[in-house]
Amino acid sequence: MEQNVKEFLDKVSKRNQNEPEFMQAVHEVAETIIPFIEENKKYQNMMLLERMVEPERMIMFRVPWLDDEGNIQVNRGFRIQMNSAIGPYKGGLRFHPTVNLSILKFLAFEQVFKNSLTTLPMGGGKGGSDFDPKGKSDNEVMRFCQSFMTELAKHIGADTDVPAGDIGVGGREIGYLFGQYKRLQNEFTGILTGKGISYGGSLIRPEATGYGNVYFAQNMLSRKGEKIEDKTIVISGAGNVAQFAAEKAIQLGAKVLTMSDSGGYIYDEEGINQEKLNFIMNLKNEKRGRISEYVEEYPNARYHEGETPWSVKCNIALPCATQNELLEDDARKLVENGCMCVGEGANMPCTPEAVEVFHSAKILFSPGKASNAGGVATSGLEMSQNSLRYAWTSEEVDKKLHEIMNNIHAKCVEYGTDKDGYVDYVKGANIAGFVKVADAMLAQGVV
Ligand SMILES: NC(=O)C1=CN([C@@H]2O[C@H](COP(=O)(O)OP(=O)(O)OC[C@H]3O[C@@H](n4cnc5c(N)ncnc54)[C@H](O)[C@@H]3O)[C@@H](O)[C@H]2O)C=CC1
Ligand SMILES: O=C(O)CCC(=O)C(=O)O
Repeated sequence: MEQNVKEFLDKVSKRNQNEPEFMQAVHEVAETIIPFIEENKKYQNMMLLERMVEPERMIMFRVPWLDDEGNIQVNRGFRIQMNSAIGPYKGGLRFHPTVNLSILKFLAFEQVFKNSLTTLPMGGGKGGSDFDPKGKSDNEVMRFCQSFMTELAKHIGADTDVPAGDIGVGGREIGYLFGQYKRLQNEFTGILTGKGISYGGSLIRPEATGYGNVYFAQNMLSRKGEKIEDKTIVISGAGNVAQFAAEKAIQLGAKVLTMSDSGGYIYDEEGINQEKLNFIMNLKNEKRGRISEYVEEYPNARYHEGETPWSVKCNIALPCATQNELLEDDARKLVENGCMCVGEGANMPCTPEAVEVFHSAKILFSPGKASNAGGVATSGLEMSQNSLRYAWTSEEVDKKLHEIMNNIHAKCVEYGTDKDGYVDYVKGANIAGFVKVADAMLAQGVV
């Protein structure tokens, strides 16, 4: 590693001890951005990266709530307001027992670059709680959301900070959070995205992250003269991103072989078609069941308890569950099995060692900050529609989403093409994302 990258990382890690996920995200950015700054005088001596790794504001708060037995429960709430150089803070809320400062800071940091790549005016933020929605009744989730928003409402606003969903926060939670904000502030305004269509949501927002990931993969494949049609695809996760990545892949004629949850994965050799996917959507979104139940409905499929799907032979892999879910050995297995393209739907699902394997093998690899940016981009379009007091059709939103994903791909190629013609999408996404934020920071002085 270059000496100045090492010195920079040493300094950041001293100030952010016991934050491995945050340091992992910073490390990946520093390796590409520090050499870029060294080649570009206008970005030198302004402490840009040093300022970017320091959140503008971090809010932590107590979230007390009553469970169905009348017991008092206490969780911890967070909002990281990372960078507002190019717009109001924007990024999701995660409700999961593993949530801590390190995870939310890595997500907020990634969000700054991702939101910049969309070309829409959104800064970066992220938040959430260690609350576990699994096994909770609707009423418990509602009481938790109301308590969480009672504090969060003091820190957000349509022109200040606009949260949305992430793991464990879907349409149900956004509805409860929005209802409480409106009651507290007596104001009907676009303070959250991912809202229901009946109260200011955008068509295609639920689909956008998964669809966008597949659009990005199409772009990468088409540079190689390849198509997604007839390709075999391995997907991890069975939540929002995984479901709609699968749906778009099926619509485009690919064969989806796997989906998973934290218990294990299902492998359906015949392919998961739209009817089977509808079963999974109902299972996960309404019944809130486990992916293992798939094989009770479709007995030709197999359930692999406690395993991830990366040993299944495929042309394309779309990790859509969570961070660090695809390890070095998994990456080797994928490459050995002839996988030609890996598109991150989740945030940072591949470890740095796994990414290194993909880069060394020169296969197509896109980082989440580029290939899952369709979700936040469509949140940006929801904000635009809220400001306009207007709603675009599905076709209009999907067309804009498609254009944004094509444009992000083009930017990655512009900044990430190596001398031998291989596109390093990590480098491309980092530099393209950095330039816009850095220019705005330079214009705004030392703030
Ligand atoms: N929802 C969105 O619009 C966006 C989400 N993302 C990222 O996509 C990923 C998935 O998010 P969503 O689909 O929204 O969440 P979700 O809550 O709808 O689904 C999460 C899925 O991941 C699985 N999962 C969680 N922890 C796991 C573990 N330890 N091992 C295996 N599987 C696990 C869950 O079982 C579930 O299937 C996350 O990394 C999130 O940050 C990224 C961009 C936008
Ligand atoms: O739609 C949003 O604002 C946030 C989406 C998100 O959390 C992400 O891109 O990771």
